[in-house]
Amino acid sequence: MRRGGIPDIVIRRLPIYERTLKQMLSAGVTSISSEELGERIGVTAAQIRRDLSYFGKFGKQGKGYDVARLAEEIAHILKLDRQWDVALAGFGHLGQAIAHYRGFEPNAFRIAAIFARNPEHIGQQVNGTVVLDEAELTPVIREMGIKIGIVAVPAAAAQDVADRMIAGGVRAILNYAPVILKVPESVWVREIDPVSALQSLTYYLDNGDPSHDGRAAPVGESLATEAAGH
Ligand SMILES: NC(=O)c1ccc[n+]([C@@H]2O[C@H](COP(=O)([O-])OP(=O)(O)OC[C@H]3O[C@@H](n4cnc5c(N)ncnc54)[C@H](O)[C@@H]3O)[C@@H](O)[C@H]2O)c1
Repeated sequence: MRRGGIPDIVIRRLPIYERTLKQMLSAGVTSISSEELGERIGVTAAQIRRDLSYFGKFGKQGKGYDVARLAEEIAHILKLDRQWDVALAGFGHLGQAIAHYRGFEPNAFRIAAIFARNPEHIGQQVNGTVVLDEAELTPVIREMGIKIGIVAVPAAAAQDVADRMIAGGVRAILNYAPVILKVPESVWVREIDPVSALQSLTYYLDNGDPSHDGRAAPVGESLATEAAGH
């Protein structure tokens, strides 16, 4: 996927750069080379320079980056220098956890509208946001000018909810339901799919016999030893 000629994989790395830079800033680091930044993130310095070169010039050759400025520039590129209202559909186990999560607000996102189907949930409040009937999803999203939606409903309801979000003006969807959403080209979707992530991890594991894989046992053992030692 490309946006304005920039590969989507580059866009996906930018938040990691931004978060790392912010962490460094709060640790008092003011300047950093692409080598050091790459080492922290686990990518090469050349990769970082190539990624950033899509967006113009940052820092002088051989002088490293000004951490605060680079963090700010990346936040600007990602349009994080404003607050984004987000609509959440689904207020079950996952939806409630998302609604209560305090990590969104400091990072430019506010759960501004919550939609539920269960009558027991409708009318509840989370951090000042009232849970609304999902029947109102499209008009409320349109009225509030919300552009980002989070889908936390059962798989069977996900496409319909996404369609109604898009009808209200949503252009970006974070989808937790284990289903591939069909959306117009103008809409961006990111899937959060822990089950398939776990399923792709099991590929790297042995069949349960720790002596079979030289890596699995020592890591587990060293963690246990460390925990016991504290
Ligand atoms: N719970 C998890 O840890 C987890 C993790 C990853 C993915 N998921 C996925 O997230 C989704 C939600 O999971 P959950 O565990 O919260 O399920 P849940 O059954 O606890 O909650 C789903 C909620 O969605 C509501 N709902 C149904 N149709 C709706 C609609 N059209 N509009 C608004 N609300 C509607 C239901 O009333 C229910 O309250 C599922 O697709 C699940 O596969 C869950």
